[in-house]
Amino acid sequence: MPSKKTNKRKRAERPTIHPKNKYANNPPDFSLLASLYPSFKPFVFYSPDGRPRIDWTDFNSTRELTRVLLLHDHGLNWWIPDGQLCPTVPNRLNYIHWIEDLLSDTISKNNKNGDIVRGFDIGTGANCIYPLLGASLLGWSFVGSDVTDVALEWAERNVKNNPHISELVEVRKVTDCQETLSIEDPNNAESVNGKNRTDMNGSLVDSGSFTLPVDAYKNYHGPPILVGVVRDNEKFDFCMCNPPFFETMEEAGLNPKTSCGGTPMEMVCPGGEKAFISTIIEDSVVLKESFRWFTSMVGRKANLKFLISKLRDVGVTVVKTTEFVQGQTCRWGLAWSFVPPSRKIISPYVAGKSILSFMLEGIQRQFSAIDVLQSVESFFHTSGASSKLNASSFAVDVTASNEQCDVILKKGGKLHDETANCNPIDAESASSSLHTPLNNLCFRISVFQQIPGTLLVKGSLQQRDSPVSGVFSSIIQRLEEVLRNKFCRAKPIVN
Ligand SMILES: C[S@@+](CC[C@H](N)C(=O)[O-])C[C@H]1O[C@@H](n2cnc3c(N)ncnc32)[C@H](O)[C@@H]1O
Repeated sequence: MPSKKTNKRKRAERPTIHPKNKYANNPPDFSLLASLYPSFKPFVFYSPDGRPRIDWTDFNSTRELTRVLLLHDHGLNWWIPDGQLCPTVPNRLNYIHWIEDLLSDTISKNNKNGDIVRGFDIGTGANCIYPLLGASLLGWSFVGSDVTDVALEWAERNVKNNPHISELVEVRKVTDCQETLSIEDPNNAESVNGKNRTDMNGSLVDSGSFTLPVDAYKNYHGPPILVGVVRDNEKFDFCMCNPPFFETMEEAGLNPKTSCGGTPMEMVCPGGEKAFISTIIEDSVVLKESFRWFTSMVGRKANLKFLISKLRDVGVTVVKTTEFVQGQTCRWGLAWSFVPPSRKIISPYVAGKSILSFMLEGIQRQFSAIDVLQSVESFFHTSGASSKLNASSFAVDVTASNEQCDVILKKGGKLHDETANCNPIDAESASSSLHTPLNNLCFRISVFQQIPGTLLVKGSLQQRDSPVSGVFSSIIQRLEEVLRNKFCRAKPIVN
């Protein structure tokens, strides 16, 4: 396993921004914005080295920056009242792009609007930031829910002030007595909704095939979140949520380095994010047919672990996590789905991609990242390819000829017979693409620890835009089968 020093270096090298994020290579230019927007100018000052800066501890300054960025870079008119949570545009974009990645794994949309992706933003806030960005950047449609009058009023205003996308966004009020979804219990035909997930004795609720223990709800006493808000027959491609992270305002504290506002209603809920997201998980069991992906931000790593184990308990088919580094703060993205994995396995391996990755989740305790790397090395070595393990960079460099690629793919094909599930590209058709003359295939396989028991395996093709990238994707797919078979517990996490 990497030493503490290596971990530290990795953290320092960790990308803080999604590669598709508009600001990844182009951070906001305060000087330019000040020259274009007179209202922003008073907030910009210059440090001794001549660099333009703003005072991040001043709410008016961060709000004005958000306003001009949304206007200048996204053509969005936007405002929030004093004290409401002020979003940082580059950070919020990271979540949108991560969802875009999740959706690219899926074959078809989950709604009747053809190509329009439909999302549900839980707790959209006065800022309504995710629907505004998702709609303007990617043409997604949204329902944004919230509970407070101020959030609902300002979210509406922010939508109406942007007529070019206003058709795409519905702001939905959550009330305690919503009766929008009823699910027939196959046993006693009583309906289950957000208000009566426990029976009259307060012990168990049956939601279709899954029985919920009552203590799943014991910490969350707030208004409904999904069940009771999502309507009958509604379908969404995803839901997203930046939850109230904290149990008390004291716990929320004040970050002395930034001032992004945030009222108690936005920041706090009984039981904090653990209870809030647990309730989303319970709701997702009831609404498993209504969403392809359920997602939420998570503020604490300890909670992330708890929530992942809860997801295992409720029988999801896929869990994915990512890290959002926001200045000094680290947040996590958690996504899960009940859609059978075979429906979503094809496109990660499409030809034409020079970087492909997959997650190995549920790795058995006795194995470490180095065991996985050694297996990667021997997987390619036994096919005759040159395969070199570099323990310090946690990577294996591989060079394979046409024939060796052929052997790798055929070998994988055999293994596939033993493993259950999901292989969209059969070995014959994949290897037939090798009959075009080509140079050696050179690529690197790197392994990163995500959280204990979960590794990210990344394959990077050295020749970008190579005509053999289809073969590369098939090879990565074979590798995934082999590693999953050897290192992962059989169920239930697949992707
Ligand atoms: C941390 S804020 C997020 C606001 C915005 N999405 C953002 O990212 O800046 C959490 C929001 O969730 C809302 N909220 C709390 N409980 C809710 C519930 N049961 N359903 C919908 N929204 C809720 C709060 O009013 C608040 O606006």
